[in-house]
Amino acid sequence: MNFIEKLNHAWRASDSLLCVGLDPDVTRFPQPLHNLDRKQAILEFNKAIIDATHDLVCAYKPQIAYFAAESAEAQLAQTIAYINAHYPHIPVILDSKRGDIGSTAAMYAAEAFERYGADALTVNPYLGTDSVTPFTAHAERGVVLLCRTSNPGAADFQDLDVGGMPLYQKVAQTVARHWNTHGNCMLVVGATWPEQMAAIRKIAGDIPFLVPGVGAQGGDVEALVKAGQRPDGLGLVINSSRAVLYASQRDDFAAAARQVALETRALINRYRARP
Ligand SMILES: O=c1ccn([C@@H]2O[C@H](COP(=O)(O)O)[C@@H](O)[C@H]2O)c(=O)[nH]1
Repeated sequence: MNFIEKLNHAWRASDSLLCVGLDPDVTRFPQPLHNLDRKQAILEFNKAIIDATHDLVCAYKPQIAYFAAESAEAQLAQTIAYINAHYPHIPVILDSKRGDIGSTAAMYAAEAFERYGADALTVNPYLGTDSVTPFTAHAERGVVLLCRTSNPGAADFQDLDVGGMPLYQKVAQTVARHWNTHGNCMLVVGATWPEQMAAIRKIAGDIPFLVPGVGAQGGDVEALVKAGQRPDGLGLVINSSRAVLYASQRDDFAAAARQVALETRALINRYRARP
């Protein structure tokens, strides 16, 4: 099963567009994990979160920086292996925002898909077509291209006019017309930009969006679902990291994470089309 097929299956099986982001910050870990070695704590924390939320999500999104900063690459590999072993139907999107000349991009693709066993990764399109091809050539895996990021500074460059349209729309158009030949592309579209999301949906057709920015960043769930969903009520992978992971810093952290995930899924589903 390729990445898009796996995602389609996961959306339906979980009745969920929610993705839980795995951004393990040891300084925010609950008290019971403080006795462990930092790297071991990262793995145990992730496993507890995954076990508590697996039936509520359509994907997991580990963010590589949280592991690399702790020299915990082995724990990143073990976290993805844990998902693949225990919940093999759930896609894993490695958030690494890679992008470089083709020869190096090929190594970044190997890092994500072979070293870590991710189903998809995030890619920065700034270097252009030849930098993206080494990723999209892995036709069975997903390539999630930054289009309209969730942060306030997104407007600095992404709004610049490039021949009659803003840059973020040009990225969406390029992906839809030229880079999605294997049907394995997605776009990152921040929850904090519903107006722009609606414009991107018109350009991108059925291409799924990875949507960070709900929860800690304050994105409006109703506005984003209405702006970005496809007519089939799918097409969105809505990520929440800190709001789920750090719902409690006590013994009940996994149950609290589950409760926030349940509530977020329900809120998203309230606004989904049900054709
Ligand atoms: O435009 C983007 C692209 C990626 N991210 C990443 O998503 C999560 C968001 O975390 P929250 O705690 O839910 O705010 C994080 O890993 C970012 O690196 C993004 O926020 N915006």
